[in-house]
Amino acid sequence: MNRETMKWWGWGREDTAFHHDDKPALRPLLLDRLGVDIDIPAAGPPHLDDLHLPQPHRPEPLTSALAAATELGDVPVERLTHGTGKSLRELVDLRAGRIGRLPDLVVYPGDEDETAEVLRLAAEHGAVVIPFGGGSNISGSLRPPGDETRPVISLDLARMNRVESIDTESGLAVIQAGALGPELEDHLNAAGWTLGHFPDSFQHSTLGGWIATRSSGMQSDTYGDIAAMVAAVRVVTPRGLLVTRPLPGTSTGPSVLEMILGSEGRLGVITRATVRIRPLPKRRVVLGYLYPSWAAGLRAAAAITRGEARPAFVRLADAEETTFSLSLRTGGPGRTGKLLDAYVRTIRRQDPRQLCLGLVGYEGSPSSVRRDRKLVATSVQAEGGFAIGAGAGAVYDRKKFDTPYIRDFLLSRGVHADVSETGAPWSRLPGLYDEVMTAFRTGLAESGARGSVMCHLSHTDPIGACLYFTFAVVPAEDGDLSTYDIVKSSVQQAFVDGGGTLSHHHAVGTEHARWLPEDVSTAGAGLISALFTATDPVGLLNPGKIVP
Ligand SMILES: Cc1cc2nc3c(=O)[nH]c(=O)nc-3n(C[C@H](O)[C@H](O)[C@H](O)COP(=O)(O)OP(=O)(O)OC[C@H]3O[C@@H](n4cnc5c(N)ncnc54)[C@H](O)[C@@H]3O)c2cc1C
Repeated sequence: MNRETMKWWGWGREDTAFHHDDKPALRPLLLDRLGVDIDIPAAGPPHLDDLHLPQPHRPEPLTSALAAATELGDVPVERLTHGTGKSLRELVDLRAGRIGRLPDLVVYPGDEDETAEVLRLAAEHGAVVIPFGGGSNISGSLRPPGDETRPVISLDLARMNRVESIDTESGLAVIQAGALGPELEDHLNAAGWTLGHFPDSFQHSTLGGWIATRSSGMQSDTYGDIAAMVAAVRVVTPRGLLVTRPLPGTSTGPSVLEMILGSEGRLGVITRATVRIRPLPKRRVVLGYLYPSWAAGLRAAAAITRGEARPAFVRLADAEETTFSLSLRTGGPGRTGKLLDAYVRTIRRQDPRQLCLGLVGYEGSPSSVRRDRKLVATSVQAEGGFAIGAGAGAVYDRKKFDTPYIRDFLLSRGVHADVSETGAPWSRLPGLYDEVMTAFRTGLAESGARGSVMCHLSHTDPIGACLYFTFAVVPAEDGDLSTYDIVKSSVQQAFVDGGGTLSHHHAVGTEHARWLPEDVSTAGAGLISALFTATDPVGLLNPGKIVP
């Protein structure tokens, strides 16, 4: 199979990396926040030859039966790229040479029949199957259990990546589950349509992965998250082919489609989905706004979301994240930045260090965009905010898929950076924000390490929104995850204690599984567990995820 996979030791393409030479404000900021000097030459990327991959467990009858049934991977690094996602823990472990259990075989079925045959053979030979999309999850969703003694098969859907049909009358498209974001959007765009699902991982994640993790894209405010976009699925399960149909509504018991959403490969292999699509918007613009404080920005975001405007997205960074974003400007603040600084200090009499950057994306006809801009301006001004034009928004739109490369840049300089996100009703968001910040600082103090945290609000909904925390800690030594563990646990615990969800869109996997009963109640977690056990009593499919 010749689809390019991501680099095994980090995010994205081998030939792409984050550089700081042209961003003069970044070095002083990181020196101040983390005590790390990014001008000191970093460690180079790790070498594959330094790793000791565990011997694969490939019983001959199974291997030859799979080879006869479908395409079998034959390059050793495939086991590594298919056995790990992109969580910080996995990347740190890999760099430290802690490989753990890997898949023994990688298969690339070309259609539903081959997929069913792989599942049948796995069941017959007592093996395990883990569906693989793009490998971009950050929740440990692809890791075989460390003590798994059965052969483990990674089932990669890369050959099932086509848009099969577009129903323009209904606004529906049938798309194979292995399609990566750009593969499906390019096809839909050429026909004048869009799915409108743009997670930050868009370039390296698949439709099947989005469904299996209940993903949410940056424009979920108007397009909805993947759960709202998927109208029907086809899933190869150990008990046969599961098919749901695209219907405007149905009243036929608990939703089978909902059971598949977020199932992380435990119920079957999603082979294709029928998704709701929309005509490409005629106009798109992202505008920036500055607010005097986080509280003012939060009130404005709630008012915008609950008002009559229908922006594609509403985003708000706290003061720390605003400063960080501004430090990524190439060439520094420039003349416009200095004028803005002077305007804020002298005319508006506000402290530039407290300013919070808001971004609002507008999409639609020129007249609907004009109308929405006016409505949003009223909400912004009511909270003492003001517009700063399209510059910041254009940079965000252009660079949004590059941001993930910063984590590898920091990791090579000894910094563990990660994200944790939650969602809660509007009334809970201000308190929850404070509680998470306190939890982070308490965790950091307990570990005695240096670190920093920042937050933005995104994925708005009339009843609430997502708070997305990005944090960085400096471990005592390379490869040591103890500081990260303390801080990450403190943040996750604060989410559930504070009325938020343990994960707004990054799924459960193994990373978040221990908080599931606190999120959905013990009875709720028991229901999920019973579903998995009843449909797959031997743990054929991705065992140990969501509920241990
Ligand atoms: C830098 C970065 C940015 C990210 N940004 C976002 C974001 O903005 N929004 C967001 O929602 N997520 C984001 N994520 C998380 C990740 O991209 C999502 O969880 C994504 O949905 C995973 O898709 P994938 O195709 O890579 O799935 P994989 O990582 O390959 O698999 C994830 C899980 O889904 C299962 N699975 C995959 N395909 C199938 C299938 N066809 N049938 C059954 N099960 C399947 C796997 O077994 C596994 O349990 C980000 C991750 C990173 C590293």
